[in-house]
Amino acid sequence: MKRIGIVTSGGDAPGMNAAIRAVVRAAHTKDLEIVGFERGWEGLINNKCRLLSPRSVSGILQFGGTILHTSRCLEFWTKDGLQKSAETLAFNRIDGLVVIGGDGSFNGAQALSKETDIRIAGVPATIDNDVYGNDETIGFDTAVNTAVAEIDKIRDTAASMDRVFVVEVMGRTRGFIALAVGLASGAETILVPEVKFTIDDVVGTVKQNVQKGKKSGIIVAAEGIGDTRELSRDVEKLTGIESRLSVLGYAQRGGNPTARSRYLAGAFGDKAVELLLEERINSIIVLQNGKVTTISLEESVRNKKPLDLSLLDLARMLAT
Ligand SMILES: Nc1ncnc2c1ncn2[C@@H]1O[C@H](COP(=O)(O)OP(=O)(O)O)[C@@H](O)[C@H]1O
Ligand SMILES: O=P(O)(O)OC[C@H]1O[C@](O)(COP(=O)(O)O)[C@@H](O)[C@@H]1O
Ligand SMILES: [Mg+2]
Repeated sequence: MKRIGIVTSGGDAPGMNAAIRAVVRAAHTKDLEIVGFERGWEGLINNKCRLLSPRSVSGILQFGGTILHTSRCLEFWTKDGLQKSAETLAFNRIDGLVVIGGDGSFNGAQALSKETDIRIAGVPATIDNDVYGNDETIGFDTAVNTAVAEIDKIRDTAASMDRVFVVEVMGRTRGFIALAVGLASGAETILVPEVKFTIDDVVGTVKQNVQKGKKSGIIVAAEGIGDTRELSRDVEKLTGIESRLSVLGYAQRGGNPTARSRYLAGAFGDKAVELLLEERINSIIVLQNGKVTTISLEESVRNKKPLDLSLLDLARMLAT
């Protein structure tokens, strides 16, 4: 192993830069050369890359986004796109590839592994926290903290004006962000795509809370549950209490990574380099019960990460 490639792919996540820095510096320590591909899989398809050195990753640890840029790349779904990428890797004499991204990027990496023999190490980085076999992705903690800070502010106006707020958070089709944000912000209701609910359930909780003396409330809704504007309208119509929708949106994807996201980036990045040097199978780096370890790439993409539903019960009990 002499030369490794590195790519950030899919939606950016705070801490991707910290992960790039960690991989580059860990690889340099082990006398490896590092080639950074630009704009996700596009950089592999079009051979857009540059050499990275310990100094070229100075001053990026604390910033969100990714200095390598990223993309969602349609061409990578095609055989032609995958073959071009394999050729680019061979052309640049790459022996191992570190893929920093989410579930989609790892599905892409698995598809790429059919076209090349080079070893692949995945580093989970997505705000959605939806990578199977891994307790926490780089960027998740930052996104959750950003959303919680916003909800703390929304509480001020909700309480002052005796209103209910539906707060929509990201997470694509999954509820990991909504669950963590809802729990940490004391939301009265948390709605996730993994658990079916009816408008009557939501309205019932709001009405019960009013009877208990709670004149305002927060409903944290994952974007994957459907139309949150309609939900907010229905809540107002059926409870008689004013309801507003606040969509937190892309701010959740940006900003300075928290210490937690930076820590994970450092530990995962170092382990990825170690993995490329020592293991024969394509794997992703994961956090399991506080320990940094690995699982096979194939196993991770074949399975769906479960949501811990007991935390919904905990949040409900605490918000009584
Ligand atoms: N099954 C697949 N085959 C080939 N490429 C894929 C596959 N799934 C995802 N990809 C590639 O990985 C990219 C990143 O995945 P995406 O879901 O957008 O983000 P993330 O990695 O953050 O989950 C996609 O834009 C696409 O180029
Ligand atoms: O950036 P886009 O294409 O608007 O996609 C938005 C999606 O990206 C995310 O912010 C992050 O998802 P990924 O990590 O899978 O890219 C999701 O929460 C959201 O649904
Ligand atoms: Mg994803």
